[in-house]
Amino acid sequence: MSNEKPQSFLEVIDFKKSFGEKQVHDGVSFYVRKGECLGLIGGSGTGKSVLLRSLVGLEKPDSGKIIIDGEDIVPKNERELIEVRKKVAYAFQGGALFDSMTVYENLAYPLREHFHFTEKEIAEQIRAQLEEFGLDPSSEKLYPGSLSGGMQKRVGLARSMMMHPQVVLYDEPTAGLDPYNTKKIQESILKMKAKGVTSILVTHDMPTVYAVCDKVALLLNGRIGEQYTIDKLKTEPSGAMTEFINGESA
Ligand SMILES: Nc1ncnc2c1ncn2[C@@H]1O[C@H](COP(=O)(O)OP(=O)(O)OP(=O)(O)O)[C@@H](O)[C@H]1O
Repeated sequence: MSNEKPQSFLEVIDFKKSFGEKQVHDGVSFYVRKGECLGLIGGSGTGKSVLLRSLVGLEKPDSGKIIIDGEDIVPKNERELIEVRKKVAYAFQGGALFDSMTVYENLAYPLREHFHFTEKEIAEQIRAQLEEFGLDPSSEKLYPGSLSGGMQKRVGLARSMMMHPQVVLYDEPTAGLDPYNTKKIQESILKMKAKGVTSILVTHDMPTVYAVCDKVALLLNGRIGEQYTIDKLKTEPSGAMTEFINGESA
């Protein structure tokens, strides 16, 4: 453990969070090394989304630390969190695109918010990004409402990556997608990993966990109940995680 921790890029330490009487997290601890993808699984209501939201400062834990690139983000104020959100992208479930903007305007939005690029530079980055995510250049003129669900999610992911984040939090990126679009999302996640992006994937889609993650952690009773490397999970399935995956426990 002492040899591993210094390499961790993102670490959650003894994270506790309650809503009223309900204690959702009761000392969650885990770490992810640079370039690794951690699959975070668990039953409905175990607090996966709250945890992801906390990693970009949208929620604050009652206690505990969230160390990202050597800094605890928990004490940071809203202004300081803007810097954190440049580094850590939250890829929302539905893509969270602006319906009244074209794909081009959606992708340009984060660049215009944070940088002073010329229109030509913005256009070049958008073309490159569409290509990277396997989207046709002509799709830049379309509005989200005219895109399929799969394309919306891919455009949403493409937008999350416009700022070249070092960490990406994927919240059920393949939910409701057909096998073709699921594969496209998996390919995008793998491409980001190959660039050294550190990621957490919250999902109920185990084939995608097996395809893109290095390790997988199970949220259970307010803590990380079990954690395995993907290889270990594949070769020696046992315990609560395997019961959960096989639908034998909630
Ligand atoms: N703002 C809030 N106020 C009160 N309770 C909340 C709030 N946000 C989350 N919760 C509660 O915290 C618990 C965890 O919610 P969360 O959405 O993180 O679960 P989840 O593991 O992501 O579930 P699912 O797999 O169904 O998406 C739930 O019981 C939820 O009702």
